[in-house]
Amino acid sequence: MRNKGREDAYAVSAFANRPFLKVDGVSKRYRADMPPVFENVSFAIDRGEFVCVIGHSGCGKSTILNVLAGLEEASEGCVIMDEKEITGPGLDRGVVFQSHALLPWLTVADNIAFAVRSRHPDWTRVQIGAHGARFIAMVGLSAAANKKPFELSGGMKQRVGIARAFSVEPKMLLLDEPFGALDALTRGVIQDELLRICAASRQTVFMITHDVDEAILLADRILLMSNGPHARIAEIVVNTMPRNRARATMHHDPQFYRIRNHLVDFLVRRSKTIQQENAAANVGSERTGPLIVRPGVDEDGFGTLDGSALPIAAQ
Ligand SMILES: Nc1ncnc2c1ncn2[C@@H]1O[C@H](COP(=O)(O)OP(=O)(O)OP(=O)(O)O)[C@@H](O)[C@H]1O
Repeated sequence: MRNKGREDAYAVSAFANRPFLKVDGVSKRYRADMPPVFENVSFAIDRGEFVCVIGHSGCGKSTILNVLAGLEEASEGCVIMDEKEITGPGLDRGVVFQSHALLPWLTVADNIAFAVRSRHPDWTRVQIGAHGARFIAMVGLSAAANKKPFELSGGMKQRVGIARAFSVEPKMLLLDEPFGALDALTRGVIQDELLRICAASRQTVFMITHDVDEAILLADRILLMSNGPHARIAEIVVNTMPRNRARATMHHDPQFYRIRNHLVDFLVRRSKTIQQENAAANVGSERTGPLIVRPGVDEDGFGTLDGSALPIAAQ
């Protein structure tokens, strides 16, 4: 049956400006005798956008992030950022992992300075120190600038990791469950900080999280991955709450529960059935794009087909 909404989505995307980041038909197979972890993953991110990805353990979220970071090579497909193909790691992307990965023998200030120096090798010590101090202040750690990582709490270490990633002023920030190991209170405080910093700097962010509330607070769009193997981006959920949402108040808005229910329903039920349907029909290998869903806004609740699933040449 013809689907006017889907055809329109393709037509509009064909004339839209190129997105900042374009992931086109990416698949990953770690071993030739094993099925791909995920396949035909296609999505786009605009400059200044905050995108979260959610999916069950093992569906390939970290692998996708590592492909964007240039730490892992895709088996098929390509990733274009700011008109250039990603072929390896670079200082134009800042990565924060779940474990802070700070250099234990250096102070907070020197950990940041190390990163800044790699970005600006021609800068003087004074320039590097002043630049780093700005980002240490941004995460509220000026008083701890001369401490070493072992003297910091888990939350403080993650804040240093975030300050370090921001200090190289990357074009894109890649966050792999950066708050996963933190207690709820600390996590909330750092989420608020991240929200404030990203809004002020119009930072483009791709973040992995297992926490649906965190995704609703932070993300403009949420990518939902079906289970692996043969995982794919099944839906792109548009955050239909306004961008000025706040952790303390967003649960008073009925729209919050419409989005939340949609995400939880995907994780509990649909992520598995989509994977089973894919395996049975082998549709994962076709160029079927994710649905774009606006919970509480779409009348039919089914969304439209995402135009970014089209091959780049067709756009
Ligand atoms: N280097 C590797 N070699 C072989 N298999 C790998 C490698 N790295 C990851 N895998 C496999 O790829 C699949 C996806 O792993 P990945 O870490 O990307 O998933 P994830 O969705 O991020 O999981 P989690 O939410 O638990 O962190 C898993 O089955 C994992 O065992």
